[in-house]
Amino acid sequence: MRFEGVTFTYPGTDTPVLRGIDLDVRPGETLAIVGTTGCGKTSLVSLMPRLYDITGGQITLDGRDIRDIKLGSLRRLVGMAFEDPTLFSMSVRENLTLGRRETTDDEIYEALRVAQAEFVYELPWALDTRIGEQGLSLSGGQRQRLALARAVIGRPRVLVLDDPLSALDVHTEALVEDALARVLHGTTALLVVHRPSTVALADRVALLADGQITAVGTHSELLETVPAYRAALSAEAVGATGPGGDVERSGVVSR
Ligand SMILES: Nc1ncnc2c1ncn2[C@@H]1O[C@H](COP(=O)(O)OP(=O)(O)OP(=O)(O)O)[C@@H](O)[C@H]1O
Repeated sequence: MRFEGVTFTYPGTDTPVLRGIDLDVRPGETLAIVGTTGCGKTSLVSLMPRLYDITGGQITLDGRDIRDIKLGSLRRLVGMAFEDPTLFSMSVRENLTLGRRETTDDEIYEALRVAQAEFVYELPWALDTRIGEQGLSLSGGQRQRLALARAVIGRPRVLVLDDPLSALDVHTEALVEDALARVLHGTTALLVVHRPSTVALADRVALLADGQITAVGTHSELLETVPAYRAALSAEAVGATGPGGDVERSGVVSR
């Protein structure tokens, strides 16, 4: 996955939020994106599955401009989970597969295991329980685990994860981290990091500051040589969700 001279301005705005982004993510490598609040991390990773189109430069996957890949095919190649996941008022199974016809039950079970989302088996109708009905509301952490399961289902070629652990309590975070580490092994991935502990899942880290990449290296290299990296990580630690983060939120979107 390669970003070359990528610039991005949100539609209807004048100021670019990303400028001159050059990144090379090797096949099977996990690259973490670290930076202080508002520096453009979520914007950067949302360009990969083309939630937005870049305004300059190029993003390629296996040498192919992602704009030349049919959107449906690209979205099958790229599994994604964003920080505040959208769930729809339909069954858990439908929320997980979102119209992918080829998903098998075994793939669903595996994804639920990876995301430590086995709580769905305890729901009144298990995978067939409709979310958002009969007073069923899920906690922030449960929603995040379902979104993660949705992202990893069928083991997509590329994963784009916008801090998939941020709403989890400390105990669940550790369990998901272990399972996720196994999934990320050998998968090309972009991982937005809000919590310093999540950095451990990455092979290398890119430091983003005010829309530009200012350093790329391993976590220990950057810790040693880039004071701004240490500062960004500790700023995120202060802003991170604590053990009480697994809070009740319904956040269900009706179709
Ligand atoms: N949909 C949008 N339209 C216009 N501007 C946006 C939109 N989403 C984000 N921005 C702006 O883009 C900039 C980068 O935001 P982004 O969410 O990418 O940063 P971030 O590093 O992920 O922040 P955080 O750590 O708080 O999640 C911010 O100035 C933000 O206000």
